[in-house]
Amino acid sequence: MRANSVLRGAYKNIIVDNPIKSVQLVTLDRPKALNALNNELMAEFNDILNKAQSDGEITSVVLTGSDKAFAAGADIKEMKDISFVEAYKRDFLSSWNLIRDFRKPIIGAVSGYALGGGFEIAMATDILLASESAKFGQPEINLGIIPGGGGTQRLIRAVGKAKAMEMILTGRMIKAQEAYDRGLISQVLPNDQLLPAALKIAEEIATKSSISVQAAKESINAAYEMPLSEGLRFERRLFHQLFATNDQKEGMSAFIEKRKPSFTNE
Ligand SMILES: C/C=C/C(=O)SCCNC(=O)CCNC(=O)[C@H](O)C(C)(C)COP(=O)(O)OP(=O)(O)OC[C@H]1O[C@@H](n2cnc3c(N)ncnc32)[C@H](O)[C@@H]1OP(=O)(O)O
Repeated sequence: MRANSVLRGAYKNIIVDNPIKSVQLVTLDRPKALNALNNELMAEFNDILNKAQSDGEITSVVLTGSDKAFAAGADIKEMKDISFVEAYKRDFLSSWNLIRDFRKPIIGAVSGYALGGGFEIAMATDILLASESAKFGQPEINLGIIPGGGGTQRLIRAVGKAKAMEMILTGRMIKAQEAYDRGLISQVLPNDQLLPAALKIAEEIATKSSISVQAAKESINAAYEMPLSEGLRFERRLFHQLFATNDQKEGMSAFIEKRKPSFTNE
């Protein structure tokens, strides 16, 4: 039996589905709390990512929420009484790093609120789409804290210092169109077209060699960490290594023979 038919219905706060065989659709489903990210939900999410990582049939993940909320942030009720000692000892939020280390593409599809940790998870996806109803913000300042899931680091890279400061210091939200204009998301869509558009991208990626897809993701993400000269070297090394794959031979032969490539991911 496929791993994912086992996963269906296995989680309390997340619905897992495969609308396309090779695509893991992950829908956050804690409607009464606007998909607030509590420990249980994050543990479930990490479990799904771990399984999707090792499932050879899964080529990408699509992550979405409800029409009203992608996720309204970390669960305030759960974290309100945490002490510094507890937060420090268990390295609170360190489990949120798994999405960063996930090697297959993750496509985020946001409707409604993507706030605080919800926005941070959205920014950690690889391709981010939003519906016209989407609202993005880092309102932690209103709670007497700052973003703790990467917001101060990722938002500045996406929208620049002035806008990141404005959003984080005031807690103001921006709408989908502004997020698009600022390069934070790649498409704004009518609500009913959001998920089909995300799945279409996932389906298209599934036709490529998974090795070159992962190498491309790795190389793009390296740009966050490295100076340009090192990034260019890193890219060229990965580029060279792809000549050791069957898929490179197949891709180039197929082009010359005027046919579609048939990649084997080897
Ligand atoms: C490292 C990361 C840190 C963080 O992420 S800190 C959290 C940052 N996020 C926020 O501060 C957003 C908090 N939520 C809101 O401001 C509002 O919600 C909205 C503007 C998103 C929506 O407002 P409305 O439409 O009036 O809904 P409603 O009645 O406030 O929420 C419905 C239920 O959802 C619960 N809820 C919403 N967000 C959270 C949350 N982040 N943590 C825990 N619960 C949340 C509420 O309490 C309520 O529940 P009940 O009906 O039992 O009162």
